[in-house]
Amino acid sequence: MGQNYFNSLPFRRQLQELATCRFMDAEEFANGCNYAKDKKIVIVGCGAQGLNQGLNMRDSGLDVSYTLRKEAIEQKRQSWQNATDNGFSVGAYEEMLPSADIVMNLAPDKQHTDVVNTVVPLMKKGATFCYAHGFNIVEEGTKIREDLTVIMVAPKCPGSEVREEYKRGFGVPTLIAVHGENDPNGDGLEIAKALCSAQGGDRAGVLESSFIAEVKSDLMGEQTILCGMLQAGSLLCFDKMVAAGIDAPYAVKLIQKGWEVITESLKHGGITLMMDRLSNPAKFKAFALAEELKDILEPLFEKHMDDILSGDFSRTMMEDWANDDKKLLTWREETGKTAFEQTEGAGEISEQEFYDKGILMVAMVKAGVELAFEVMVSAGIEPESAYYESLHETPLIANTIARKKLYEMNRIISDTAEYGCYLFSHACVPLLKDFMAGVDTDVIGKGLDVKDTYVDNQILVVINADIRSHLIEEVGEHLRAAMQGMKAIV
Ligand SMILES: NC(=O)C1=CN([C@@H]2O[C@H](COP(=O)(O)OP(=O)(O)OC[C@H]3O[C@@H](n4cnc5c(N)ncnc54)[C@H](OP(=O)(O)O)[C@@H]3O)[C@@H](O)[C@H]2O)C=CC1
Ligand SMILES: CC[C@](O)(C(C)=O)C(=O)O
Ligand SMILES: [Mg+2]
Ligand SMILES: [Mg+2]
Repeated sequence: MGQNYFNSLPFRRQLQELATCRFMDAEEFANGCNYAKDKKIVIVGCGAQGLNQGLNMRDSGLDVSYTLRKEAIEQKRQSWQNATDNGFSVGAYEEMLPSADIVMNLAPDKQHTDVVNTVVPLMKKGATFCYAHGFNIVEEGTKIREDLTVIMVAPKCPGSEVREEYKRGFGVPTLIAVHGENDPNGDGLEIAKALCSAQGGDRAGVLESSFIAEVKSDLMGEQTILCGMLQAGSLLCFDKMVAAGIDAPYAVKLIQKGWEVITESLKHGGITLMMDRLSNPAKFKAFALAEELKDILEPLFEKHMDDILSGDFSRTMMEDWANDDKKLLTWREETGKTAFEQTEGAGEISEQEFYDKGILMVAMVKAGVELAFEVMVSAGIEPESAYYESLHETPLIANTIARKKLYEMNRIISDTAEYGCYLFSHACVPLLKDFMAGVDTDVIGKGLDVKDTYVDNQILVVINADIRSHLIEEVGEHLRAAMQGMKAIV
């Protein structure tokens, strides 16, 4: 393992790399995936991203096959089954790699050094090596053979949703980048654009980014609002409702499906629309709760960003890799044993009821999305990137919880994201103890008991203006204008 690449750069370069972000015009994708059409694409690994990116690229007309470790093929492991059940050809490294034009490294981040050591030496001169997340280059400082082009195509979303959105005729926002030290033929960007288009990314929005900007924003989003906040929020809201006598299966249903329902409006119309789905009295409550949550949680969000930027987060997680994932596996087991995870959800809940009875969840989403966005932007990440990484992706993670609660979310996201999710959640739950003691079932579980929905007009004007004038709403309006194909899923 090399030295942390980000930390090795002069401060001025660090700032430049963090701020690398260009929203790409639809016309830049006029050629679709043609540039990759005559190329042989071999994917290493067939898990969450590997399988789903491969399916999309094949449906877009590209030549996709897989290479797996010898043991995976011999033992017919899940990865082998994923590929063969879907009719892909699969072969050992020696068979597949020497003729590949593009090799996509879609193994877990903790295995990337091993992949680089075993896969890269078999690649032909002048081929392309592609990542879906820049951790190995940025945090481990890995250097790749100079004759190879090194690119990144990073969908801002779990692998399962990369596929689901593509099947709906849409896609997921994607960050693409070329590693400046590995672009010998000067066509890295063309290749990245073609792969991104084949996955459906250009239908949702593409940023020309850098490995550094992607890594630092991706880690921040997944640890805080995307996974950590949804995990902490689920556990806290469930315990609150059950302690107050609400039927446990109903409480599970309200939370499990609730994140998906309330964040659907977030995806289509930003925080403004999500808050507008509440009655005026409920909006007053959610607004006040979100302000309180932001005050309490801001230092925690900042700590995560600081640890990500300094390299402390990656250093300590890599210590766990070296310790056979002891912390990750313990935390995973503990999560599985929580009452929320152990209880089956039940009960009929209408779409509007999720808002009316989940006011606190709306406040948590508002606070978490805004804080993640604000802290990323304050650290030098551009607003477009921060928007995709906080607001747009939250519903895509919520979709996984709606299927099988936290188990499904943590199984589908990367191990890197899962580790960071537990880290945040373990700090967040105790931090919100007093706050949770002060809220009641009117904001989570039962809804407001209001016969009269009177609110003060002047306060409503101030609240609406505050919501609408946030930078995330301005950026969101612009980015959503390019999302013509977005489909309603709730
Ligand atoms: N999970 C997600 O949704 C997202 C992931 N990413 C990024 O995508 C990449 C892939 O992550 P993800 O899809 O979660 O990974 P998974 O954990 O789902 O990938 C497992 C696959 O990798 C293979 N694999 C494991 N170790 C090795 C190894 N040493 N050499 C070769 N193959 C190996 C496994 O095969 P075997 O049967 O041999 O074990 C299996 O096919 C990561 O960089 C991640 O950060 C980016 C966005 C979202
Ligand atoms: C949710 C986190 C993520 O970055 C992702 C799905 O985008 C991951 O690493 O899994
Ligand atoms: Mg991500
Ligand atoms: Mg990630």
